Amino acid sequence: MKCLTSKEMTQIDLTAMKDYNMPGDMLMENAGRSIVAQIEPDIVKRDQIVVVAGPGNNGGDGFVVARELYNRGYRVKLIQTVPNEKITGDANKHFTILKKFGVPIVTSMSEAEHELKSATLVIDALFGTGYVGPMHEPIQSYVDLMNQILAPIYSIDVPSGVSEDVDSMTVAVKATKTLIIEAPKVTAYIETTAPYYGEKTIVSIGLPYAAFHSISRTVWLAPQVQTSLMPRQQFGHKGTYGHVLLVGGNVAMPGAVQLSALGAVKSGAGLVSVMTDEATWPYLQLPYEVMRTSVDYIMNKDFLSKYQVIAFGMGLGIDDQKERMLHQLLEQDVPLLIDADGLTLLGRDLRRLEGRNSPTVLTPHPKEFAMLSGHSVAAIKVNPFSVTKSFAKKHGVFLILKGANTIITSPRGEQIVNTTGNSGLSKGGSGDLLSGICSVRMMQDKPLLSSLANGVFLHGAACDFAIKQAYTPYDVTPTDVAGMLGEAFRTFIE
Ligand SMILES: NC(=O)C1=CN([C@@H]2O[C@H](COP(=O)(O)OP(=O)(O)OC[C@H]3O[C@@H](n4cnc5c(N)ncnc54)[C@H](OP(=O)(O)O)[C@@H]3O)[C@@H](O)[C@H]2O)[C@@H](O)CC1
Ligand SMILES: [K+]
Repeated sequence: MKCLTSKEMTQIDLTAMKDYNMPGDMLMENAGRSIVAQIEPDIVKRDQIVVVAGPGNNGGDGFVVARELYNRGYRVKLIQTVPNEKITGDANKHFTILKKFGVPIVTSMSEAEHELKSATLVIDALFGTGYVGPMHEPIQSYVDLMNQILAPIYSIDVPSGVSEDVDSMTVAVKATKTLIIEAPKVTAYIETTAPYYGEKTIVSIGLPYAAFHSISRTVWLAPQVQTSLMPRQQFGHKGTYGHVLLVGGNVAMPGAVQLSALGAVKSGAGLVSVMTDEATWPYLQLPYEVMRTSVDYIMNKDFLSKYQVIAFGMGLGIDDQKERMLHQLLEQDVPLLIDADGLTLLGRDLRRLEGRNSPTVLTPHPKEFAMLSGHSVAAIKVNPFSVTKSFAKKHGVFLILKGANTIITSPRGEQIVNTTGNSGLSKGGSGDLLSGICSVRMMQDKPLLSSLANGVFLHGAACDFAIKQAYTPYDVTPTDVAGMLGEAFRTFIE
């Protein structure tokens, strides 16, 4: 499933109309009918349904919904928020039909307030992808009224008032559920706008799939993992699945590399090795399956060439010697994942990324990405897709920006957004576990972008299983999440 900006969605609507001869009023009819099909299981005939319609095509979808529900015998009222002359084009065609059907229309604010207060379901069809902030009166008052009532609100396509240009956002509808047309918009995954959506449901209106091909932003779901996860092979051996080296840990933070090792062991690695300094070994309790390697080998290029992936930085600590280790690894022709303290060391001189022959994967959380990119954390949170894309392209890296909806970006700017996981992952150690999981998937799944997305998906899915089966977001630990990786993998083999 693709994920789009409003501009891209508008372009696809235009392509459908121009290149595929799909009339706009037909698409609107399809949208309205698909939405009614989603709403109908949630309503009964005595419900009082109020549709709040704006001036554009989103309002047009609302006209179809109001007419269709009315025609099926439901009690429906339409709140018209703009004068007749503002309703034009396809929306006006459906407005005319709606009036012929005799759907009751409310135009005054006082009546609208009364209707909204007695509604049992409100359909928000004020604005969709064509909204540009800020919001003005009287529309703002309608939104304020909607946000005060207790009845559920179902928004059509986008909660009205939500915009990619977060700085221009004033008020927006807080939806109970959003019935997203055809494909989710980026605002559904951005921290500042996602909470307005409530529950998300996709409704198809028959737009041609081929029109979405040029969109290089994908929502990663189980079918994508299913097709890209390397199958276990009957005649495979440990060499088939790769040998990963995890470089990290120090006396103060030995647990980080332990969790990475646990993640790697539980994610299908052929062999897992850990490299740390002498002083740290006594504090490590590694899984039995993990091999130990001395930091002295970091200078030995031939020795390092036996690893298919090296992950660097989890609980490593920061000093000049560690920085030299990073520089040595950056010169090694091996896929390299850099996390945590490794990112801080890399941030001292990003030019070190230049000229690498093998892929480099960076796994920052927003604060680490702020340090690397020079953007503020706030700017990253409102614009995560564009800031990560330009950074990944500029530095030729794969980037995993960790968050509630982790975004994975390739050096070419292709992007994947993850939807698994829950607040139980917002804990120290979750990132270390993820590094271990991703390093292993990097050795097995193709292409590399998909392998990283699979790692992120499985990490989140394991925590979702943990919450469903035994734990809560309060008590679940990264170790518990590792224990649930089997449940996540099982989804793809049964
Ligand atoms: N064929 C299609 O394209 C299909 C589209 N579909 C549906 O259409 C939606 C997109 O429709 P859209 O492009 O008409 O935009 P929409 O969100 O209704 O708003 C635009 C209107 O709002 C106005 N307006 C904007 N900002 C404002 C503000 N701050 N304050 C006040 N007014 C403001 C703006 O006025 P203008 O700026 O033009 O004067 C214009 O009148 C999409 O989300 C989906 O639901 C489906 O039916 C499938 C087929
Ligand atoms: K809407």
